[in-house]
Amino acid sequence: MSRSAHPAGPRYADVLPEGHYSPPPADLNALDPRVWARTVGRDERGALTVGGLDVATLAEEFGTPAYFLDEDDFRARCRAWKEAFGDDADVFYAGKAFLSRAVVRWLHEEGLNLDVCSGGELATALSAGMPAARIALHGNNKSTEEITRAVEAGVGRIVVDSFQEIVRVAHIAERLGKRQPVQIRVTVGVEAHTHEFIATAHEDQKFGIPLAGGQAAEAVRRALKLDGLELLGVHSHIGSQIFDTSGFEVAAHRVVGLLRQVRDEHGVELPEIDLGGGLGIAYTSDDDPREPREIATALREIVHRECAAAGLAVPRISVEPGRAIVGPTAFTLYEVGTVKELPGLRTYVSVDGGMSDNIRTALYDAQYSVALASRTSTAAPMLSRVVGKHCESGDIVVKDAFLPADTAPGDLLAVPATGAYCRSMASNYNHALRPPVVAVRDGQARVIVRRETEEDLFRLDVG
Ligand SMILES: Cc1ncc(COP(=O)(O)O)c(C=O)c1O
Ligand SMILES: N[C@@H](CCCC[NH3+])C(=O)O
Repeated sequence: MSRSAHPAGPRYADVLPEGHYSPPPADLNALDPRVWARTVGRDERGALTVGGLDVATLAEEFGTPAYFLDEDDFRARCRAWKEAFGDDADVFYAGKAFLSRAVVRWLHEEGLNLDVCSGGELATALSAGMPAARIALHGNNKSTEEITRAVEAGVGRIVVDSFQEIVRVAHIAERLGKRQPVQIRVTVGVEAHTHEFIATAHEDQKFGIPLAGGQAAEAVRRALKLDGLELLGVHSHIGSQIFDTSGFEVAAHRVVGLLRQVRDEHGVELPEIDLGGGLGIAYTSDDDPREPREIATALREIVHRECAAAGLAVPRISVEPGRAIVGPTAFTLYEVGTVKELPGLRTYVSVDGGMSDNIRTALYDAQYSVALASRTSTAAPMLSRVVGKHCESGDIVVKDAFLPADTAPGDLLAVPATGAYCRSMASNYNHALRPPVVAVRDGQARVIVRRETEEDLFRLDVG
């Protein structure tokens, strides 16, 4: 976006870097429905509400910082994905985005499957009653213990990520007298349009086995020979926070190309393909994400077309959305502690959390929105940087945002779209106590992950 497209005055136009420049919204109190969870609104006094409860009441009961998750929105998004893909496809929620036992139960109730990528996520899924057959285990370096536990539990699939792992999973399965269903994760050589740390289908990175140079075909050859494995198909995940479907289309085209090669070489038609997750969400009003139905239609069309051209039966498709389901359903509520105006630059608004509850801004230069939540205001827009309380100048929650100029200590701020990769990537940096996740529905609020306490810190500190 060019600066000249938004002649919004010298005060902030000069300090924002190219690409970070947006003029102040016409109404600072407005809540863009693309960015906020579905039941979020403002009550007659101007306070932000979710699930019928206002933030002052929520802050009073649960403290700040805290993540508030709109359970109805979460469930509605699960249903939207499931309906969009229909009965001949499977939706696996990517647990890395955010996982708790309540979430596992919601997924189970809504008929979704679950992708886990560690022993901890697997244990959470199993302990909350997700049937093992509906779990997929991922990871580029799964331990022997993780694989053994997954095979023993009977997970529906293990997505193998390397030549060593093909053999490792086969040996473990054989030792346990089982035949483990697997998919092979391939890298299709797509440069996804996203931050380099979250793009995963170009060849020069740690995930998957490259299609290039025949490596993926060789992986299939080896897997088909092993008695301990039932090769279900091929998996591709091109990256995360992606808006345009063209990368998925190229991936589908190349994955079906491999299935064709396998059929020609081995006379075997592999019955499944997984096209991964990665669909983007709106963090700010500038983002324009696709609806699940649109994505499902585009992916189906390409797979059907490619299979028809190759003379292959259409395999069962699965997808693994994480962020697109949970991301928009939660906001983080903070209390303002200090407001520091730097004349000619901007105003630093410090809140009671920071990079320990949202590392994404520091890690990916992620953009977020923010709203004054405890009240509305008619004050002029003030160019602000919302920062945390950590000993780190990169401890930024919202890099460039407009808040009302009367924002003051004691006000509550809400940062939307923090449902994905915020609590799940939260840390104890500076011995911060990780915030709770509170599910809100129909006027009821329920802690699903409690706030950490100093006792939790001391429990690990055994010296
Ligand atoms: C294999 C795999 N599947 C699914 C996901 C979920 O991605 P997202 O949350 O962007 O949908 C990821 C993370 O990027 C992943 O690595
Ligand atoms: N953690 C990343 C996404 C990577 C997900 C796993 N491959 C994020 O916050 O955007």
